[in-house]
Parts: sequence; C-alpha cells; structure tokens
Amino acid sequence: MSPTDRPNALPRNEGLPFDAGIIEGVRTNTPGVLRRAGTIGARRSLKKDWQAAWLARAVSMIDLTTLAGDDTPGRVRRLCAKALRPVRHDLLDAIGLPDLTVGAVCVYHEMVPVAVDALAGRLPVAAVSTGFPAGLSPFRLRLAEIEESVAAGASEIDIVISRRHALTGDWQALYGEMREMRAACGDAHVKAILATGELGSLRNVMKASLVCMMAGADFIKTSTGKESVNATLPVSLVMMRAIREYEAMTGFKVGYKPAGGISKAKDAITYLALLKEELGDRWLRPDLFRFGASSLLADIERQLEHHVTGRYSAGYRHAVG
Ligand SMILES: O=C[C@H](O)COP(=O)(O)O
Repeated sequence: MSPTDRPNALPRNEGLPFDAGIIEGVRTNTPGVLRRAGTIGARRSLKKDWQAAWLARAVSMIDLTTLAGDDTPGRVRRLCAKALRPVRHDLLDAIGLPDLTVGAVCVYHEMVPVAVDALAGRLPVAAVSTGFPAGLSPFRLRLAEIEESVAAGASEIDIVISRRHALTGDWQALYGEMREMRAACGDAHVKAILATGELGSLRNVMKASLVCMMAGADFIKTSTGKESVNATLPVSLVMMRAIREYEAMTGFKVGYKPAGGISKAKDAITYLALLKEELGDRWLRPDLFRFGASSLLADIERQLEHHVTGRYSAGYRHAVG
C-alpha cells in the first residue's frame, strides 16, 4: 500500500531549497521548554470512557516494532497478526469502539518480505534503514538499502541521519544527504530519525528537524530506540514546534514519531495531550503521528481490559510477537 494511495492522503512535503538563514536564526528557550514539558503530564487526567477512547486512538497510531538481532519469521508473523487485531474484540465491543488496527509494522530489511506477506496489503510495512541504528555504513550502501527495502514492499522507510553533521554544524551536508535518501525512497514515505539523545542540545534538535523537513522528510522521528536516551517530552515539544514552524513557512504538514522507551499507556496519553495542544486535532491520526514502540500495545490492552473488567490480567496474556 503506497502512502499516497490512502484515502484523503495529504499533499506530500516537497521540501525547500537549503536556506542557511532559517537554521542560523533558530533559538530555543531550554528552561521554558523544560518547564512546559514538566507540567503536561501532571495537568492532564482522563477518566473512564474518555481514557479508553484515547487509548484506542493511541493503538491506531502505533508502529508496532521488532528490531532485535534474534528476530525470526515466526516472531514477525505473530507481530503482524497482533498488528491486524491489536485489541481483543470482546474488549472493544464492551467499550463500544469499532474494530481497529495499529498504524504499521516496523522491522529490519531482512524481515520486510515476511511482514509484507503476512499483512497482505492491509497495513503498511516500515523498514528501518541506512545502516540503522548508527548510520555509519558507506553512503552508497545506505541508499541501496533503501532501494532494496522499497523493492521488497516497504512503503515507509525510517532512515537514520548522520549525527556528526549536526554535531559539527554541517547543516548543508545533512540536507544533501537527506535529500538523496528521500529521492531513493521514491513513493515510499520517509521518516527521518534524528537520534535526539545524541545531538547534544535542544537547539540542535530544532535545527536538525528543520533541515530534514526542508529536505523533504514526511515524518521526523526522535530515536532509534537504541540510544541511551530516546523519546522525551522536552525533545517532543521542540520537534512539534519545528513542525508547526515549517507548516507556517510552507503549508506542508509533516508527521511526528516519538520512539524508544514509550511503554506505558499513561505516557502515551501524555504524548497525545502534548500533540493536541501543540499541533491540534489534525495530527491525531496515523498519517501524521506514530508511536515507535515494541511493548506499549501490551500495556494499553491491559489497561483496556481493566477498564472493562475492573481487574488487571497477567502481562503474558497480552504478549506481542
Ligand atoms: O522505533 C521504535 C523503537 O525502536 C522501539 O523502541 P522500544 O522497544 O523501546 O519500544
């Protein structure tokens, strides 16, 4: 399934010519960002049916992920079955919610054909790419990896940026690299993983976000899940504001994907509250927002079961993959 074939598909971000002036003008107010991010979880409290509805919404925006060295076709097939039916029907019926799926399944290149076969066009397959997670393989091989994953049926490609370009302030090099990766993706949508835990400052996060969007990223994503610090609320606030700024400049809506370490239903709701406040309701859909997560779904299903039955079940009953 090509992202642009989906009903009501948004116009794709075409990018902008590189503009050093935009990047040089970036300022971030770190204490202000930390203060705002620190209050968002504390202020929000959703109860009962509202909470269940938000959790179901969160499920529909998960990139259900397995990125382990011991992934097997069997594990990926189980993950795909879960992706197509992420929450038990009796729970959805009890809450009065319609059937749903997750947003996509996210795997390494070698597992793309298995996922494509198991999902049979019912959900997109996302491939992590370009020498994930470090992104330090030869550039031509990184481009070839994208092309192979697209040829194997991935319709979303999660590329990692070269952190060194951000750390040395070589924004033009980051732009050029990202532009070529975007071209290699063809019709597949590209998510630019910034590995924010390795970028050194919120200012660099803001700059890298803008550069990747200028180069045509369809989504910007926080992390690979393999850095020592992955998705956080302060980083998310900065990236959402970069998306807002880019939309004001160009009219293009770019998606946001926090990834890595988001494993609790409560945290998912906090991210969605931040998203709603910063970018508005239009972003609360799978074409503009995804959670990159391997274990979040299990906790959400557990919370939904509690909502229906008043009891928590054992974690093994919600195995994913
Ligand atoms: O992009 C997705 C992440 O690798 C998943 O990270 P996680 O296993 O911490 O949920």
